[in-house]
Amino acid sequence: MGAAALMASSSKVSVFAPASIGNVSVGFDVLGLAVKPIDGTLLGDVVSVELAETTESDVQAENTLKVIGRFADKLPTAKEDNIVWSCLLLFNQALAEQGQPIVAVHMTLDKKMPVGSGLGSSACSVVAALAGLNAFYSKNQQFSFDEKTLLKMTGQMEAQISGSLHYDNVAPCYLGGLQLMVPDPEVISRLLPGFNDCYYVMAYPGIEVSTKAAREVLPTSYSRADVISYGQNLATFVDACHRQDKVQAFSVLTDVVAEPYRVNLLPKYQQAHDYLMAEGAHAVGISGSGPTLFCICDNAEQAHNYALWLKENYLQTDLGFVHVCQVDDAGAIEI
Ligand SMILES: Nc1ncnc2c1ncn2[C@@H]1O[C@H](COP(=O)(O)OP(=O)(O)OP(=O)(O)O)[C@@H](O)[C@H]1O
Ligand SMILES: N[C@@H](CCO)C(=O)O
Repeated sequence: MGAAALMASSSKVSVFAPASIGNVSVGFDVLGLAVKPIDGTLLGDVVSVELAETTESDVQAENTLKVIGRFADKLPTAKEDNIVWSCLLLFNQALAEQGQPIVAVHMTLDKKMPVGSGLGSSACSVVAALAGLNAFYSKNQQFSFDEKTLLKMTGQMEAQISGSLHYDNVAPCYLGGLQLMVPDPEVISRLLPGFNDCYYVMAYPGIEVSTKAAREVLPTSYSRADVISYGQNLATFVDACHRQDKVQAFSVLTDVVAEPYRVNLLPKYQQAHDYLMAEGAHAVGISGSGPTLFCICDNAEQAHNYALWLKENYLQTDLGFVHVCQVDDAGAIEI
């Protein structure tokens, strides 16, 4: 179908992409978990894509980007500085390489996710944009990129914005569930059996920590003892996931790579960590590069009590929030 035919039958698509916990404590840059609030709140970004109509004077239609939502004012004002715009340029370049016709589109980003939160905010925008464009072309032009190609594009965009290639937010955000990054470009990410009956309390304190800054505080080399602990914790966790051994999995959820160095960037984190662990939480950690804290337990009442305590004791500005979540198995979805 050519661009003209597309215009006649074009329909709008909207894609939601969920929040995620990067690292999951034991897998720096190599583990990520998609999460969703149990009360149905959409914790993630939504990108809508529709055809840009040509005007009556038949002037060539142009691509546009509109940003709305609670955290819209936290993003750069120039559309060229928004990662969604970069996603559009990358997607169009990939279409051109395939010899596919390209049409002008109106994109809308509903920025529901706080920036620099540790919830994978840029990943949500990247995934919603690329999956949204893919769904738009699939619906209107019967052409789409396969899952692996699209995943690679999400990695490329995340690298552009954060300064390094890591899939631990984009992969779970796109594919859902608990994802392990595999150093094989033909695989990239593999779904692990997670603990889907558990509750993940997510507390965003309302302050910003940039991923770049949080990576700069990390050492460039580690002691042999830390390397051994890291390998042992990650291997034990992955093995325990496959055996669905919750006790073993959560007993090794200790971060020796990032948390000891990032803790100073996060006011009240250590105090909250120690309180929740003493109260019986399975594990407490920094979500991605912070400042969001995650806390795992397997009882809804306990999760609500922890959420209340975190609201009182971890939030620092009006922008902060706490959500009781579970695993999001779906990843990016059309809504
Ligand atoms: N659509 C977008 N979503 C998020 N950040 C964006 C977007 N477009 C541009 N940016 C800019 O990219 C940078 C993202 O920084 P950073 O990687 O620290 O945040 P993040 O991805 O929101 O964090 P996290 O992964 O910890 O949630 C910010 O400077 C932000 O202004
Ligand atoms: N793995 C990344 C996640 C960033 O959200 C980091 O911890 O720096």
